[in-house]
Amino acid sequence: MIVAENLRKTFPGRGKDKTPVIAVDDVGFTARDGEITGLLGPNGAGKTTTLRMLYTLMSPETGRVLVDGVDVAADPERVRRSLGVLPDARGVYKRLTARENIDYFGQLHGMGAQEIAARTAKLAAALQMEDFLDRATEGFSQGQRTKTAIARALVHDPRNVILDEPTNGLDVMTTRGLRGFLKDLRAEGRCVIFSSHIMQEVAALCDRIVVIAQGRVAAQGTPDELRAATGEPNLEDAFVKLIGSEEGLHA
Ligand SMILES: Nc1ncnc2c1ncn2[C@@H]1O[C@H](COP(=O)(O)OP(=O)(O)OP(=O)(O)O)[C@@H](O)[C@H]1O
Repeated sequence: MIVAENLRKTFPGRGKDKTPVIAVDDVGFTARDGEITGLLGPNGAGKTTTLRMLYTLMSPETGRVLVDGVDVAADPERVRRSLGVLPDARGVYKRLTARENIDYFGQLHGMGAQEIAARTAKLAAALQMEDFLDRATEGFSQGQRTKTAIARALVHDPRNVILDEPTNGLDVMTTRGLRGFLKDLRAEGRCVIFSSHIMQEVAALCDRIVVIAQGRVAAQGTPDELRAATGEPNLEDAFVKLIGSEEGLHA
């Protein structure tokens, strides 16, 4: 379970405009085990910055993050062991094959060769990676790179999974496969959080949606709760009302 409380992050102004950018402002939500939680918001809303604070890459100016009850600021090492992260920059190692990328992360987590091999086989099957598992990742398509980065993030079998725009740039079939994979993670009782700027993406998968606009939580709840709160029977209309624009409605 991941709990975010009162998170705030400001970046100094750069270039001519020295006005600081308030990227995240008092963001709070709870992502439960056995559920998929979606952070939904238009470009620049603060999703990536929020996720970076959840996965220990950035410290919040105010507020705190608890992962399975452990304060991220107090024990980041322990938190990292229980997290699997797909960052916005996928960053797979080009000279290594997909399998070697996964293997390397397994070794960093202190796993043994047999354990890594078994886990790689399971993930490669679930993500349909067998065709390209032993190819060097240089020249991989976006979908192949994303799958490699997801498998690598999950090699140590983490309880909590954070994915930054996992379906960005993927074709329809790959997206469908990935949705099935995320549902399997949920069925295994894991806590899954992902960000997206596409309403349909979030509506198709999420048990709870946190709508973020201009660094703040505009609304949060189940799809039904969001519809009820806005008085809009259609989630798409509810989303437009909540963020005040039609950005992100079209896949
Ligand atoms: N390192 C940084 N330095 C300065 N400004 C930043 C930095 N990182 C993010 N920002 C700003 O903070 C705001 C939120 O950015 P963030 O990347 O979190 O949004 P996002 O919701 O993930 O957007 P997108 O969907 O476009 O990826 C934006 O205005 C962005 O320009």
